[in-house]
Amino acid sequence: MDKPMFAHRNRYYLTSKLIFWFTIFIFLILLYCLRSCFYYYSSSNRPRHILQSGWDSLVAQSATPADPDCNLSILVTGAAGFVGFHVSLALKKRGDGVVGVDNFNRYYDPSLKRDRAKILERNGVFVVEADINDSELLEKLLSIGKFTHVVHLAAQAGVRYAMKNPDSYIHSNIAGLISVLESIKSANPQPALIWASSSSVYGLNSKVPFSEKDRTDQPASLYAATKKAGEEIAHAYNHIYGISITGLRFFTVYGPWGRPDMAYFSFTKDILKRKRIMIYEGPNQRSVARDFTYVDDIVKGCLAALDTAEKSTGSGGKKTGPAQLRVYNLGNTSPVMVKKLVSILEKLLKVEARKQVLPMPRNGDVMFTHANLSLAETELGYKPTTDLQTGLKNFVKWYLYYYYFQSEKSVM
Ligand SMILES: O=C(O)[C@H]1O[C@H](OP(=O)(O)OP(=O)(O)OC[C@H]2O[C@@H](n3ccc(=O)[nH]c3=O)[C@H](O)[C@@H]2O)[C@H](O)[C@@H](O)[C@@H]1O
Repeated sequence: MDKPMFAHRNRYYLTSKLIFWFTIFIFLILLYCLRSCFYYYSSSNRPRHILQSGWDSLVAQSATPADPDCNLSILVTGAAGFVGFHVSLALKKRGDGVVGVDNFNRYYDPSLKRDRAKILERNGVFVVEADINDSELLEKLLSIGKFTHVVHLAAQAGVRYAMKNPDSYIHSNIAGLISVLESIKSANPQPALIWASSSSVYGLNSKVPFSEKDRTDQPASLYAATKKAGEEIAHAYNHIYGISITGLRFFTVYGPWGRPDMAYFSFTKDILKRKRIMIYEGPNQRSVARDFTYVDDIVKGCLAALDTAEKSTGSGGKKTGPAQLRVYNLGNTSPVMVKKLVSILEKLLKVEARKQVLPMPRNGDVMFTHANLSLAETELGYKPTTDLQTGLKNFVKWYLYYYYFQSEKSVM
């Protein structure tokens, strides 16, 4: 008689224990969900388009050109980035409607990107905080804005960082570009695309100066390979869907509001802090050189590419005729040795650098770059006018003001 009683009590005990742990389990799941929701809705990282109600009317307003008969309406990806910021401001200043997109990632100090975005917003450019891989959002933006052009400058930049974080290059430069092209493909009317390729596509090419006709099948870094892949992807979308596409191969762009990961910027920071800087050199003490190009010249090239871009020929995802496909070098056609760059900075900063010369690491770097600008000059009227000395002077002036002298960051 005792045995079944005991078994019954034992089963009751086990069931209550099970119910207890099940309740705890459900409670923990609920707690996790609540915490995630709280984080999502309270975090400053929350996408801007969710943060602001009525953001779609802000997009429409920002996309509206001053004079619809002669101005353009442009979506700029990477608008809070270095080149994106300068291009967006220049477009807005001439009366074009401009909307920016940027994910404000942490590749370098996001507060610099926030400060650029503040200036854009003060100048009437609405910046949507979103990743270019959010194709749903891109499609929505294109349908609200009715953009004539997309200037696609969002990318994972930097040649050497690709060894640390290869996935970020695939995410932004391959998947992100496809997401942008897919959204353009579906838009009606299809905007024309102008996008940033890179001088790095020339890789190990040794024929100088680098011409658009030269081989680009020897990339020296994953970064270069993703930019080269981008050019091939652009070809396919132009061929199949009739999207008008212009790729711009930028040559080591520098200037005020620049990228802290680049040598001229990090050298300035370290020279001022009396920290040692590394200067790379090639085999047999060969100097490394770059065709450093000032950002204002690059902006002029971007605007000229926009103004000469023909309309896309696709509609409803189908091509109705051949569309324009172009690639241009945007450089300075005046390479300067990195040693010389350092000596200019020393003079401008009035501080002698603590230099250490090291063999160039095998991390994707190339010995030199040098742009042939004949094509850009003939077809875009592109003519760079800023030498490295003048450009660095402007950069140093901005750097000292931004990091040392201003109380409220409102420089421009
Ligand atoms: O134009 C391009 O194609 C590329 O230009 C730059 O890449 P890079 O030319 O390597 O520019 P920096 O990283 O500023 O390096 C400039 C030079 O300084 C040298 N360097 C860099 C860092 C350092 O500590 N020491 C040093 O000597 C590099 O070897 C290179 O020759 C950009 O970072 C890329 O995003 C861009 O696509």
